[in-house]
Amino acid sequence: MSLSSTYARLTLLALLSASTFYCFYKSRRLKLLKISLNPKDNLNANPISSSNKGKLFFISQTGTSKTLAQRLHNLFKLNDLLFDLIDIKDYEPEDLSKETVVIIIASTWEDGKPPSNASFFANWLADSADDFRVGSLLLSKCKFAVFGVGSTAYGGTFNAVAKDFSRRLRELGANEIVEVGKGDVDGGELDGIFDQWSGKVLRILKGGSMQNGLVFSNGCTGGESDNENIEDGFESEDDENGDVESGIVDLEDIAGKGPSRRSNTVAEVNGKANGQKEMVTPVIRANLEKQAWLLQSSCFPCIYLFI
Ligand SMILES: Cc1cc2nc3c(=O)[nH]c(=O)nc-3n(C[C@H](O)[C@H](O)[C@H](O)COP(=O)(O)O)c2cc1C
Repeated sequence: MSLSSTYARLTLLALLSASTFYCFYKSRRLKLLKISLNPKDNLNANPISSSNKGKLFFISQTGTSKTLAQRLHNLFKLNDLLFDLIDIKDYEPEDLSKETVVIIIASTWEDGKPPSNASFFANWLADSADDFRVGSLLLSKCKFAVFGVGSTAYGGTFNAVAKDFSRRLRELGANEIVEVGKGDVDGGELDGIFDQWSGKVLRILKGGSMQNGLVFSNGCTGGESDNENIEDGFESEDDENGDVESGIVDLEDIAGKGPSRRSNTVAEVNGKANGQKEMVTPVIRANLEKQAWLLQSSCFPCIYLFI
């Protein structure tokens, strides 16, 4: 081997070492970097979503689901569980990734579809779950339960919306704490089935666990035992004022978020404005860049092998 080729190889090796070092340094910095949320965004933020309370959503056209949701909300209050009761049409679905507990009471209408005022939310869930760039960890911090209000008279589409929401939320990484409740307005027993389902949800939120479909309770009002603290990540009456949101977000946490109703992109992604889908939203871009970088770093050892 000639001297010049040895020098060339050494120079190449030095260059690669330097760039590898630089890349590792950059990657470490990226990991440590916390970005402050833009104060302007905070001003525009939906006040409902800014709290760390659980969210109790209803999707209703003629009021049945809304009434049940109000009943559940009262039951939660009696048990010191703080929930925001929200009509789904007033909620920005991109905030879902911040939620820790989500309960949904949803009715099904014609052709197994939700009422029209919930179609934005339903489309957002479906689009996000089907989008491989969004990822199945988007809602991994979220526990949820869904109760459907429908009618067996509609056969195959009985409670289709509730079942679909449950599937979509699971696809996005959320943890279902109680199996979908299936209320039947025509077959009777709606109240009984709802109360049974509510009881299960309540016991789980109060710290009970679930095994083989059975809930093991740690106690709740109206039940056998005392009030215990509920699960991690969820706010109770006692610590409502204790925790102030830090206002910082880890880059890794926001990677993969879906479309938003706030920005112009949102309407495009959901086909609301002009029916055209945005291929890469800023957050998806961040996610893709991160993945590309990881791929690149993992390939460096291969380059050395070729030298
Ligand atoms: C026109 C019409 C279509 C419906 N389609 C379905 C359906 O496909 N599947 C189902 O489970 N229930 C269906 N239902 C039953 C509704 O879900 C039921 O009336 C429910 O109480 C409505 O809840 P809401 O008052 O909260 O909107 C339908 C009801 C109507 C009036």
